[in-house]
Amino acid sequence: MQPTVEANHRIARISAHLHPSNLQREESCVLGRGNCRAKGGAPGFKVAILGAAGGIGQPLAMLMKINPLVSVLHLYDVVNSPGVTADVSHMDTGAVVRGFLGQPQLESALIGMDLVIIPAGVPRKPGMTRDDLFNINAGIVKTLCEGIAKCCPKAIVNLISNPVNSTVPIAAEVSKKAGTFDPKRLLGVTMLDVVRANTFVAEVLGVDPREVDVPVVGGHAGVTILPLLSQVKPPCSFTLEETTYLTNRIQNGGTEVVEAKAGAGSATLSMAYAAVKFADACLRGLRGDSGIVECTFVASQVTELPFFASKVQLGRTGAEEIFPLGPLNEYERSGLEKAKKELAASIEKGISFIHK
Ligand SMILES: NC(=O)c1ccc[n+]([C@@H]2O[C@H](COP(=O)([O-])OP(=O)(O)OC[C@H]3O[C@@H](n4cnc5c(N)ncnc54)[C@H](O)[C@@H]3O)[C@@H](O)[C@H]2O)c1
Ligand SMILES: O=C(O)C[C@H](O)C(=O)O
Repeated sequence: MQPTVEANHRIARISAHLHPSNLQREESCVLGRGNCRAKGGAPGFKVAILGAAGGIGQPLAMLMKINPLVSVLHLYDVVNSPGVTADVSHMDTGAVVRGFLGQPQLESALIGMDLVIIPAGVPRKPGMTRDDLFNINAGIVKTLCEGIAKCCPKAIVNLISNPVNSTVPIAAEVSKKAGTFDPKRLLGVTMLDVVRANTFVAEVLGVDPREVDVPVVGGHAGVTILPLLSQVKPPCSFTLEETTYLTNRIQNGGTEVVEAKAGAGSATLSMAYAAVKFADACLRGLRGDSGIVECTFVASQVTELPFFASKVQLGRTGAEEIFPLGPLNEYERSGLEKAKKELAASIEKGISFIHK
């Protein structure tokens, strides 16, 4: 059967829309699938991933596309976001996917977002500390957070880029400068430490990791990662040998992956899993679910430091309640002192970066 004139026009419009040069301009296309479905589609939250074409960004984009709480997913990067967007957008799940490429499209990527997840920046290679990433990643995080302050100052921010102990203070100073800082909405992602702690503790106990809950407090680098093994749920006890083994393994989990990848980057898949677990908790909080408690690195008064990772209650406005550390044993008290010393320096480094 011959196509009608109208059908030919329709095909021509769809072909024009699918042309790679048009992927970044979806809103302006005649057939803006994203726009159409977003307006008429299921209710949900608008989420942007900044650094979406990276090792974490790609699996994170895929997993967020599956999340039923997400109605719109914006994928921003300085390279390769058209390909990732085209790929992820073919998944037959509800979220509408739009891609954004390069600094000129940052603002479009951010306008209207409820949650912004930031895995942008360089990863470690063997022999490096997370602090060795500061010189490159500090500037990246600064620029992205300036965009957030301008375009979606009320969004919850999940900051993954390392060194988290410094990038979160950088993000806070950027929004303070812009007059938009809300400490409840800026959350450094330390969920991977909790995910690792649950896994390693479950291995030692010989149980299913899904049954284990290990609070991990402090920060996200070396000795600042402080698992509270005396507070593991379900309640259990460890020998000093087990405590030392578990603490070291949890604190060095990132390095274990960096060395195994031998120059090809750091944790990406387990990180994307952890990021989605945390983002999903944030979205459930935004929806108004009660009783959502997770560990995250936030502005805090739990210790004398201005930022600290601990358990928080997530709600409609972000981290609505920050819980105290609870009773610590002697091993943990000594670990806390070491953690605070290193954290203080990393936090100060982040703050000074903005005021230098
Ligand atoms: N918080 C954590 O637990 C945790 C865990 C793993 C990795 N990380 C950190 O996450 C970051 C990313 O890791 P990765 O393995 O995905 O790295 P990657 O190099 O594979 O990907 C990073 C992406 O960021 C993009 N990017 C660079 N500059 C950008 C900018 N100005 N705007 C937007 N995007 C930009 C790159 O183009 C790239 O696609 C690293 O800093 C790493 O250390 C944190
Ligand atoms: O170790 C790294 O550099 C990446 C990340 O912080 C991790 O904990 O895996």
